Amino acid sequence: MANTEASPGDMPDFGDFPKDEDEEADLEHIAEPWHRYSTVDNQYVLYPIHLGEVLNERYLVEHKLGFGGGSTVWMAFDLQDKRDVALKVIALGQWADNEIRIQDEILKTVQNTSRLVIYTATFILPRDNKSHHRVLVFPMKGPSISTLSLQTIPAASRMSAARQLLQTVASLHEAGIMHRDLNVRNCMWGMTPIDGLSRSAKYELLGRPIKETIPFVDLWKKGELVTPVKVPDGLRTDEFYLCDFGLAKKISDLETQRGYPPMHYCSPDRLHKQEPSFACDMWSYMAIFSMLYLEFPPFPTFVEGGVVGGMVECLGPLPEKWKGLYTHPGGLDSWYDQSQSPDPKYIIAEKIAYFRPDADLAERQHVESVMLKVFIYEPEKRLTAKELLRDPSFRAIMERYGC
Ligand SMILES: Nc1ncnc2c1ncn2[C@@H]1O[C@H](COP(=O)(O)OP(=O)(O)OP(=O)(O)O)[C@@H](O)[C@H]1O
Repeated sequence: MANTEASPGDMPDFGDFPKDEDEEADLEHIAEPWHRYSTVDNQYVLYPIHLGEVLNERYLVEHKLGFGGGSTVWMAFDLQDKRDVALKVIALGQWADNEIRIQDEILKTVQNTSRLVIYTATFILPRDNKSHHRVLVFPMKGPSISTLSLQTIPAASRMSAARQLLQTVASLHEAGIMHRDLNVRNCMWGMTPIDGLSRSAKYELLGRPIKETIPFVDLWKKGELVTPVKVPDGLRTDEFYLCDFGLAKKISDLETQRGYPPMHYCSPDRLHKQEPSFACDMWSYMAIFSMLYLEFPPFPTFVEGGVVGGMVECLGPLPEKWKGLYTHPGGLDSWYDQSQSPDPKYIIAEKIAYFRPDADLAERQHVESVMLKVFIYEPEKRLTAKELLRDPSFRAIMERYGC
């Protein structure tokens, strides 16, 4: 069926306004904060977009996919190629430069890019002044780990995702590229294409967008806050992809983009001013593996000192030589006290037993074994992606889940 609603002359249906204050509050809670569109005290201003807008005379904006620290991401219908795409509209600042450069490098050097979400086109959107926003066009993918309740996804699909992601990380590392921002928001399942459907049919499947004019900002063009799509499990495919190369770097690059993954996924060495390394990705990978296997992050944030406190509680004291190097506020001297030992209640084996009582002892031991070969403070001692793929316990887990 053709996307008839994309043709001129049809009734425009581009979502709904909130029906009451609760719905409006929900929308403002889910969407990017309105002040990111303001030019006041804000270097990284976002570009206002509204549903129904055609960008670059080609992309009809139909829904919202998400947002990140440096962009908003929109679902648009490519009127030329008649397919849905994801448009990443990048904030002002230098965000886009590294992302484009490294993706071009990936296309040249990475052997298997089939599970990487790489841009297919790019264009710019001028602002009211002389500046402009860069837009990257991507193939549209499905839900990221954070946007879908993991319980609804069969364990075999989750373990298949873990294996695919490790292969993807291994192929990036083989080409000398570190991702540096591996986290659940950047990992996504595939989605059955729905670009043949009418817009209202798409809205029926993905949820109707709720929108409002961006509040409190003196806008220079029309722009809306919009709730994102909710991809139903029936549309999810088992392919698992990695996106967002904004912080990625080649080992030989002299410059390193500033920035961290969210704390749950950030390796402790990175939080102690150590050199960027492939091993940082491995720590983050294992935190994602933990989400996929346990459905929970490995280290809680509610203990004193946040997630690093959670690591110490579980794995024991950090290396003494890191004392004084913690990059965030709230560090504790006790983290480096070598006389401390892990709290037996919170060691990895206990977490696995608690979160996965359904798994038998042999499986739990395999999972503990792989986690303890990567959750090692010294980056040089962590297994590499290639080693983990060959690791007998990792292979045994994958075999159990048929992947
Ligand atoms: N190709 C895509 N298909 C579907 N959804 C996407 C796609 N690309 C991005 N998204 C959604 O948009 C969100 C933000 O994208 P992305 O992480 O690339 O932005 P960012 O500004 O670089 O974020 P961060 O602050 O994590 O670096 C993702 O978490 C995901 O939900």
